[in-house]
Amino acid sequence: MTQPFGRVIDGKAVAAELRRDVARDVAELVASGCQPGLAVILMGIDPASQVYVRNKAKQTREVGMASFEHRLPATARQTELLSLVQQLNNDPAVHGILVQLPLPGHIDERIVLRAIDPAKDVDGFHPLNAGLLAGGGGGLVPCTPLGSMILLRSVRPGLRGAHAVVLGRSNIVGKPIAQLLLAADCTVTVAHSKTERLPDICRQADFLIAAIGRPEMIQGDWIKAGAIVIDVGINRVPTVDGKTRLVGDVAFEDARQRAFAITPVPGGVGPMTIACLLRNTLQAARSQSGGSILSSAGKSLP
Ligand SMILES: Nc1nc2c(c(=O)[nH]1)N[C@@H](CN(C=O)c1ccc(C(=O)N[C@@H](CCC(=O)O)C(=O)O)cc1)CN2
Repeated sequence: MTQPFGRVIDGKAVAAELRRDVARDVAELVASGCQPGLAVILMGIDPASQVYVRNKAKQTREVGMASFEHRLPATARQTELLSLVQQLNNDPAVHGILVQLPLPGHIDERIVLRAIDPAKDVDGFHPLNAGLLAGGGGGLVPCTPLGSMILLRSVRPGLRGAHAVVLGRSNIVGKPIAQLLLAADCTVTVAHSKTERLPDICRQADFLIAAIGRPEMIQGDWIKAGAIVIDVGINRVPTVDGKTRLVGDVAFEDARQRAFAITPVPGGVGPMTIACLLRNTLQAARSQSGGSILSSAGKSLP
């Protein structure tokens, strides 16, 4: 029997389904007297961040949650940002807090992320949540890694024993994805820009997770035949007509010839990020209102 190749994983469709599940569970929570609320802080006027924050607010309202948007000028002091975070930590209508990244250069990102109440840290970036994830789960999980795992499982529900190669070691994507794959009983290799013989290591991957932030760096012949490729990269590159287009970290068309399944950019992992943010906000609201954090839309680990 010949193996079918080149299935394109539809992140938009999976994200839409997750948002429907979240909306259903939000309606139940609202009926029991608690409306989940998500506060997003945007500092500065980065055009991409403005689009992401607008989309977050829109999708938050669409699933029936309360959306609170806070904007600070790029020149605001760190103390101003920290006192806003503190105010939101103490606000009972706010169950989730997100500070949009990147932050302006004069702000110490680590101090700001550590100031968020871990129970409201729907980005999952606080060291307490990172520690819980490293220990096997129980906290809030970063959205892009969570979304990547949901897409992987949409193609291959059982991951046990497979060799996963994660390309990238950032605290917000590479490391948490590696932890999630370990928790799913994969054998995990974390590679990065300094790794030697990178193509050879990628060729060993049953699952290749690309999160290195370099446009189309991963060539088709780096892909093992039949692998599943999850491309987390979102890179804007110039086109010949002076415009720009989005590409991933993987040379999509060539990789598709060899992969069993692959996520596109755009339309792959990206849409899952906001859907998972809503899922995390639901989970945070449930645990703050004293209920169980487990449900069909809010399982502990993907
Ligand atoms: N506090 C955070 N900041 C940032 C995060 C994050 O998870 N938390 N992630 C990114 C930006 N981001 C959400 O904030 C995000 C990125 C991409 C998408 C998305 O849907 N992308 C589309 C393409 C969109 C486009 O045309 O530009 C896709 O890939 O199909 C959603 C959210 C950095 N900051």
